[in-house]
Amino acid sequence: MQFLNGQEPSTDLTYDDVFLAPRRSGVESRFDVDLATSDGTGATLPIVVANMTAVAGRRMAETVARRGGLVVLPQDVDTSAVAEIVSWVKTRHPLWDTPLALHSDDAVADALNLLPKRAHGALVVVDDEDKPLGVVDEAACTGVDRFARVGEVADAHPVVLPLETDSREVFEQLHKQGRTVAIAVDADGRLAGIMTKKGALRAAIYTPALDAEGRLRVAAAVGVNGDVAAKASALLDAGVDTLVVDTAHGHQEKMIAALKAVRSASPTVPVVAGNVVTAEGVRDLIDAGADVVKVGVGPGAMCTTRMMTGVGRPQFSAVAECAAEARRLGKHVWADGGVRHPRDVALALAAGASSVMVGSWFAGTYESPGDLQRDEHGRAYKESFGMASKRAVSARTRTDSPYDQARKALFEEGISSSRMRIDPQNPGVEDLLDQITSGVRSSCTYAGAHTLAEFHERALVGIQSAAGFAEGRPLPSGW
Ligand SMILES: NC(=O)C1=CN([C@@H]2O[C@H](COP(=O)(O)OP(=O)(O)OC[C@H]3O[C@@H](n4cnc5c(N)ncnc54)[C@H](OP(=O)(O)O)[C@@H]3O)[C@@H](O)[C@H]2O)C=CC1
Ligand SMILES: Nc1nc2c(ncn2[C@@H]2O[C@H](COP(=O)(O)O)[C@@H](O)[C@H]2O)c(=O)[nH]1
Ligand SMILES: [K+]
Repeated sequence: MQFLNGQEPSTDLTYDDVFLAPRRSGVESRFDVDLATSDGTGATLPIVVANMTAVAGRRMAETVARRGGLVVLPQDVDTSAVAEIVSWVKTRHPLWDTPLALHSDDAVADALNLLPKRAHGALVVVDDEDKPLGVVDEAACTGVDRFARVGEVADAHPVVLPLETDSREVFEQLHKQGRTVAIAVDADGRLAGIMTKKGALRAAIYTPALDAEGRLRVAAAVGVNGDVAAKASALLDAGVDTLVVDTAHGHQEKMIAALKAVRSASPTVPVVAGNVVTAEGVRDLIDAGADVVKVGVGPGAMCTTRMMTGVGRPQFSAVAECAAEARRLGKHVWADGGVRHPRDVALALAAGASSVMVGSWFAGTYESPGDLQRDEHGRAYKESFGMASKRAVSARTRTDSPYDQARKALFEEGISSSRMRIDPQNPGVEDLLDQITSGVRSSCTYAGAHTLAEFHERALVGIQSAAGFAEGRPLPSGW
C-alpha cells in the first residue's frame, strides 16, 4: 500500500478518512479476482464473523462457512454447547442449505414462526420418513387462518432433485419451472437440502471454507482467564478449526500466558489473538505463538471503550501499522470492528489485513441468533449488545459469587441493548456478503489486482476531508 502522491499522514486515520485511487488495470473482469485469504485459516473469503453472542451462532456459522468465510463462536458459550454446534455445522452439506421441516398437520402459525429463521423463505412438509410432500412459503400462509394445517396450503409439486445435482442445473430447473426453491433428496428419497435460485448462483461464485475432510470450517474463542489449556484442548477435541484467544486488552501478560497455554495444547492449529493496535503488541503476541493478531481497540459499534478510557486508535492506521509488522514477521492480522460499508472491508484489506471481522452489521440478519422483533412502525429488527456490556458480563459471570459478579459489573465498556434493523432488501447475511464481495472484487479491479496480496501491494490510498467522504455518499432523495 502507498499513499497517493507520496502523502504522509500527519495523524492517525479512520476508514472514513481515506479513499482508494484507481490505477491502470489489466484485470478484465471482477470475476477474475480471487478473494481467498493466505493466513492459514482456510477461508476463501476475507470475512470473519465476530465472536459476539448476538451475532455468531450455528446458523451464522453454517451459512457463512458455506460462502467461504469463518464464524468465531463466542467464549461465553459452554464448551459442551460449542461441541454440539461444531458437530452440527460439520454435518451440514457444503452446497445445499439446511431445510426447515414440518409435518402436514402442523399449524400455519408454526410455519410463520419458523420462516424468519432462514433466509431461503420456505419450509418443507415431510412425512414420517422425512420424505418431502410439499413446500410452504410466506405467500402460502398469507390470508390463511393461523390454525390451518400446513399440509392444506403447501405447494404439492415442488422441484425435487438429487443431492448431487450441479448448482447450474438447479438454477435452470427453477427457472424453467418458475419456482423459487428446490429440494434435495438423498438416495432414499429423504429430505437432504434446500436451495434458492440465488443460492444456486452463489454456489457457483463462492467456494465453501472446508476442512481436510471436506466439512465446513468453524472457529471458537477462548478467554484469558481460567484453565486456558484445558479449554483449548476441549475446543480442539470438539473439532474447532481455528482458535481465537480474545480479550479487550490483548497486550497484557495474561494474554502471553494464555497463548503459551494454547500452544501447549496444539503447536499447529491456527491461533488468532488480540486485540492490539500497536506494532509492539503484534510482535509480542506473535512471539508468544499467534499466527494472526486481531487489531482494533474501540472501533466496534457496541463499544464504549474510547469514551470510557480514551484508549484505542483510529482503525485504518492501526491496521496498516500492525499489518506491516505482522508481514515483516511472516504472519497476519485481522481488522476487527467498525465495519459499516463494503468500502471499509476493502480499505482494511488494502491496509494489509488478511481478513476483516464484522459483528454488529451482521446482527441485523435472519441468521444471527436473536429473535426477530418488530418496532412500533412494524419494521423488523434484532437486538445486539457488546461483549463487555453489563448484559454480557453478567451472563459471563453467572457462576461467580454475587460479590464477584457485582465487582466485575463495574467495568462496563459496551452497549447492553441496541436495535439492528433487518434491511428488507438484504435480510440475510448472504445478501450482505454479496454486497461486500462485489464491492471488494470491484475495488481489486480498480487497483489492478487479481488477488488480495496484489491488492495490498498495489493499493493507492489518499487522505480525504469530511467533505470528501460526504461527497461519496449517495443522495437517494436528491438535494
Ligand atoms: N476490541 C475492543 O475494543 C474491545 C473488545 N471487547 C470484547 O469484550 C469481550 C470481553 O473482554 P474482556 O473485558 O477483556 O473480558 P475477559 O473476560 O476476556 O477478561 C479480561 C481479563 O483481563 C483483565 N484486564 C486487565 N486490564 C483490563 C482492561 N483494561 N480491560 C479488560 N480486562 C482487563 C481482567 O481483569 P479485571 O476484570 O480484574 O480487571 C480480566 O481478568 C471480549 O470478547 C473482547 O474482545 C471488550 C472491550 C474492548
Ligand atoms: N469495547 C467493546 N468492544 C466490543 C464489545 N463487544 C464487541 N466488541 C468488539 O467489536 C468488534 C465488532 O465490531 P462491530 O463494529 O463489527 O460490531 C468485536 O469483534 C469486538 O472486538 C464491547 O462490549 N465493548
Ligand atoms: K465505537
